Amino acid sequence: MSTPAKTILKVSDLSRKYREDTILDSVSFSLLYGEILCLLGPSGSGKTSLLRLLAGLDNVETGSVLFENRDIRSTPAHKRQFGMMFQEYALFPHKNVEENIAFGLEMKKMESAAIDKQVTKMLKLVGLEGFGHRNMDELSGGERQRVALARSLAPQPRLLLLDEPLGSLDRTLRDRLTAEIRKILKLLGVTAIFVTHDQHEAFSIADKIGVLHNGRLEQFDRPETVYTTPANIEIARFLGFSNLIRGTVDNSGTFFQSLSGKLRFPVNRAKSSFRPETTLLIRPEGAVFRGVTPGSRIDPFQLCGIVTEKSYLGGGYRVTLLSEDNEFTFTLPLYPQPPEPGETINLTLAPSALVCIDDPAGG
Ligand SMILES: Nc1ncnc2c1ncn2[C@@H]1O[C@H](COP(=O)(O)OP(=O)(O)OP(=O)(O)O)[C@@H](O)[C@H]1O
Repeated sequence: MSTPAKTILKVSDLSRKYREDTILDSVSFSLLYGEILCLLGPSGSGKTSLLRLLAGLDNVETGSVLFENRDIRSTPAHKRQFGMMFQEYALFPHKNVEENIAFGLEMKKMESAAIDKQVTKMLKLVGLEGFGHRNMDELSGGERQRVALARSLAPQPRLLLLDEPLGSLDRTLRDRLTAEIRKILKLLGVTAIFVTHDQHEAFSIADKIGVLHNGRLEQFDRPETVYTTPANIEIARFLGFSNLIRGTVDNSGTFFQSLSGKLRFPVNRAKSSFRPETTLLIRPEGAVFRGVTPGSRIDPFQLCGIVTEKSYLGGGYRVTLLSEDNEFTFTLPLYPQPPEPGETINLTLAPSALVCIDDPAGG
């Protein structure tokens, strides 16, 4: 029988104000040993502020932070033994690669033989063997980020905090380094908190995602759960979903669009919901193109409409459909041949692509 995973970090009711503005509002979550948490949210949502409180770079005014069951609120940053990969802690331009990686080890007053051994290990880990004597201006952007990662991992931190570490890199390099960082952190078993406003990056690196909005932690879940069932409409919009329609669900589990009532679909709504009002999210990848002959609506999951736009995405097409005065966007695969603008088409929606988002405020 496997032993249950243990909690390494427990944050409870953490709040922070700057003058009258509430920057963090009663944030609570727990993290297990070895987990990678991604804090995701729009600009100004409080991601960096939360990371700074955890790092000890800012004082906790309200709430508690337990690390390995110990209250660390009064432990100074340098005594927490957390690694940091922040933009503001840039690499030292006058030191070479080895010297940069060795920095934290020298601060710990390690013996030079042990430092050399650890630096060699880190260079190998981040794929920079043979780069030890290079200067910073002899490295590409991606190589510099690898040095920064090696520098923050070298002292074997108890928790690694990363704030937009790949922010300055282009998309392709970001994707590659995100995968590499995850592999390295998992190999070492390091617990990490990674801040980003890039959902693509968050989904590919995280074990857990915390979505911040206006200082509140609005959802804390596995990436698949956040993507398939966003907790509210703001999160759905932040994740880029636009097929959102207001309506009500009747006792038999049928969704009716508000006002017109023209669109209706069977939905699988959470048993706990007691209000009939909801917002239906139709996930963009959940449609199958059935052809251009408009037929009678026998299939309850059928959606008929006119294609108004089509754009090529590389691995598929983005198609905009006008249906009963609603504009929907779907991603369709390359095959079968997708429809053309102007055509009236039928799509069949996967039942799991229809998600009811119950907004307590009523949307
Ligand atoms: N020292 C400070 N004094 C006053 N306001 C601050 C201070 N630091 C942050 N804020 C405010 O707190 C809010 C949250 O900032 P924070 O940097 O945590 O957001 P973020 O989610 O990390 O944003 P971004 O993605 O743009 O980095 C912002 O409105 C910001 O202006």
